[in-house]
Amino acid sequence: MTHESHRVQMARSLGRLLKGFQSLTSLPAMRAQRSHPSACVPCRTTVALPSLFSFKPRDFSLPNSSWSSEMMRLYDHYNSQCEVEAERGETRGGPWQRLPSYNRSLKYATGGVYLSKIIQSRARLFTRNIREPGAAFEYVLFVNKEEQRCVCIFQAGHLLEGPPGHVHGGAIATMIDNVTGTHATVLSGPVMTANLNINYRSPVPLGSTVLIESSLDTKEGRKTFISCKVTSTDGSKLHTEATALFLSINVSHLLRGG
Ligand SMILES: CCCCCCCC(=O)SCCNC(=O)CCNC(=O)[C@H](O)C(C)(C)COP(=O)(O)OP(=O)(O)OC[C@H]1O[C@@H](n2cnc3c(N)ncnc32)[C@H](O)[C@@H]1OP(=O)(O)O
Repeated sequence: MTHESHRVQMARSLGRLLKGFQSLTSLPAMRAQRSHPSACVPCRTTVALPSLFSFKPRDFSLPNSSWSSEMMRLYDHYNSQCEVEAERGETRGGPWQRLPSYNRSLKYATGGVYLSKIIQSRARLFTRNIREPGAAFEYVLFVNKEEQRCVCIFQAGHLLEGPPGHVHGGAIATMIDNVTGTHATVLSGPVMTANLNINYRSPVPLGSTVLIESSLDTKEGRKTFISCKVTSTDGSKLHTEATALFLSINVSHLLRGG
């Protein structure tokens, strides 16, 4: 096989994989797991795992024992407005969908030798690579497709300190990139961040729970423009504002190394 046909086949495998990621939000709902000891509201549903996963990896967006009562309250608030499984496999319900979250989606893909060229065995998603629950990034994303917006409930752990007692600006930027990037992927398929503008308005206390809300401004060809704000959970305090530009990419962009 020539180098060129190797490359084309690799691009096809990766294309299938990234399509699988985008379809996360359009697959039928299935019952969510709950692991929080204080959880008492009825189980709602989440989107199903894509078929490209060969087994069921841990879903980091589900509650764990480190989640504060405020984090749980908000989780229950949005989860109760998610699509729910009704009788006879039918679904009904709310406008929101919870997005599952894994620490290394590519590991679970079946892509053969071609994908192995970009899968690094020790690679982990930046925001999901600390084992201790609650130590760093605890978050869950919900998407509202009708309103083309996303909300993330984020609890910042002690390893994210920047100024004493407060969250590092880079950690906030990471979460903004993560939330707007996921939102852009839901809206437009495979994308990369081209531009991110951030205004830090007030510091985020370490250990606090905040809301990160992302909304679509406009789509123009390959460009998806998104706005984002980080606020206290009651909305009274604005912590951070951002705008982001994402460019749709052909998967061969990643194989070429940009
Ligand atoms: C599950 C977890 C989700 C997490 C999501 C996280 C997302 C990320 O962090 S991605 C990592 C960070 N981003 C990167 O590394 C990207 C690096 N940059 C690149 O690869 C490329 O520059 C890329 C793909 C953005 C654009 O390259 P390319 O596709 O060749 O576009 P290019 O032809 O230069 O430009 C296309 C258009 O976009 C515009 N454009 C490109 N870059 C910018 C920019 N930075 N600002 C404004 N406009 C831009 C161009 O002006 C052009 O506009 P027009 O068509 O109107 O003339």
